[in-house]
Amino acid sequence: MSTAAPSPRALRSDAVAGLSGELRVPGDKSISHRSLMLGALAVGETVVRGLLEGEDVLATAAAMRQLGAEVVREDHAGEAVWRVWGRGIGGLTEPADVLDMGNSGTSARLLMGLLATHPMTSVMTGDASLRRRPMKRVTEPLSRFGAEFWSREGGRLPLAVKGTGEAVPVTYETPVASAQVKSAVLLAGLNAPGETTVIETTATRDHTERMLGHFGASLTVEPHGPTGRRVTLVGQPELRAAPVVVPGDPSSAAFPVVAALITGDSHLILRNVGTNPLRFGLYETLKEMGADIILLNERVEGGEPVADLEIRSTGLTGIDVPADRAASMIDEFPILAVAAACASGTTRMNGLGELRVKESDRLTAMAEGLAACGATVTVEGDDLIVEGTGEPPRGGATIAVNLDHRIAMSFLVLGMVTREPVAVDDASAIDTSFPGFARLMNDLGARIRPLTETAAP
Ligand SMILES: O=C(O)C1=C[C@@H](OP(=O)(O)O)[C@@H](O)[C@H](O)C1
Ligand SMILES: C=C(OP(=O)(O)O)C(=O)O
Repeated sequence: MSTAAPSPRALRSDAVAGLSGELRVPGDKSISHRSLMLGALAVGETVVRGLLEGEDVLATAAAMRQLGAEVVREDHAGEAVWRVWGRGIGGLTEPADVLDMGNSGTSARLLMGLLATHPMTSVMTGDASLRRRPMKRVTEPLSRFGAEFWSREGGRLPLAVKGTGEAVPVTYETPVASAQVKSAVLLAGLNAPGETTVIETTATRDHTERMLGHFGASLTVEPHGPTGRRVTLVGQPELRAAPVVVPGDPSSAAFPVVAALITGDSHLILRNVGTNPLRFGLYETLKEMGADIILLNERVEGGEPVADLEIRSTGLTGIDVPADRAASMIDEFPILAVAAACASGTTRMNGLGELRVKESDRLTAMAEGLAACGATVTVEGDDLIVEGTGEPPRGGATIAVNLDHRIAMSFLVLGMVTREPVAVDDASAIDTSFPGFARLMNDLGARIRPLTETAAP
């Protein structure tokens, strides 16, 4: 492993015997973004509990303030409570400065939906990762409402949007399975008269639909083909402020869950994790691989299903993950690839094209990073194939994170079982979705520490 002048943001993870304890992961990122956006459009005061205070969500909070909403954080005996006083549909005001969405694709794309049907001009940018990501997938349908966009080549940020005050409603069939595209169109449709319809051939996470209903919008969701949905929203509703309780993020829970499954003698209980079926593909997949995962206290809170998860370490067996499951676990493939590298037999993950346009090219990052750690991995088209030997790979590499939180966390989990430690060159991106990750994992028994600290604890 190279230790030449490591950055203070570089972390290493060393092998541990097992993880144990009880934990809560931070709030769901998707639901947190939406609570702030819908709160800013509702009339009255929306109180949000359990909001994810990660950088991505804080970027959304800052943007909603720039657009005229009042967004306040209060500390209630150690519990953060967020209050949003909304402007009403169509009531957002022109931002005086550039909207900086940082590393967050969800903030950028959903907000573009809101901006598209407000008669004002806004400019949006983001960090080096977000400025590489494709935005035409949203600007194209949003132009159909009457909005105008000026962007860099290929529809990249920075981008200017001139919203329309005379929107026409739109019927749009999404060409990629993307909840961000669906949500951008629905949010634009909020300030268009008549009905806006989004058709998706594969159902994606439905937090926008659930929360729109919770805030009093009228919408219908019907099946479309074998795996799709047709969502129709009646425009210009009066959104009423509504309390939101954000469940723990299943995408964040995935890291301690896989860590417990692959390390020797582990037993974890994760409290209050969202179990929305359109987010739960990883857990279904791990169970098919033989994982010992038990759902306890299944309940519905704030319109979303939640449960406590009990996890015990288990030997995993490779399987084929069908392409039509990809949308329900799209952010979980990096950590599934780590699980697959520790399993017996071949895991084939099909239909991962969308991974190429996340915070980094996750298909390449996982293939190259796992290979550098000694695993046998191939990419065939959009499929990732990992050959598990039943033993963890050797480890002993420093992985370039490229501003991608999930790549950083995945390789730190891998280091918990490899013979040689695994390091990541810059772990700072983890704060976008999982602030306190290293501390929380170490409290359970992990050994994650700055690469600059060379002595074993
Ligand atoms: O709508 C959302 O909150 C999200 C949708 C997904 O993106 P795509 O819509 O690009 O698949 C996911 O990767 C992202 O982390 C959050
Ligand atoms: C893809 C992700 O987020 P976003 O698109 O919001 O940047 C993610 O969190 O893995």
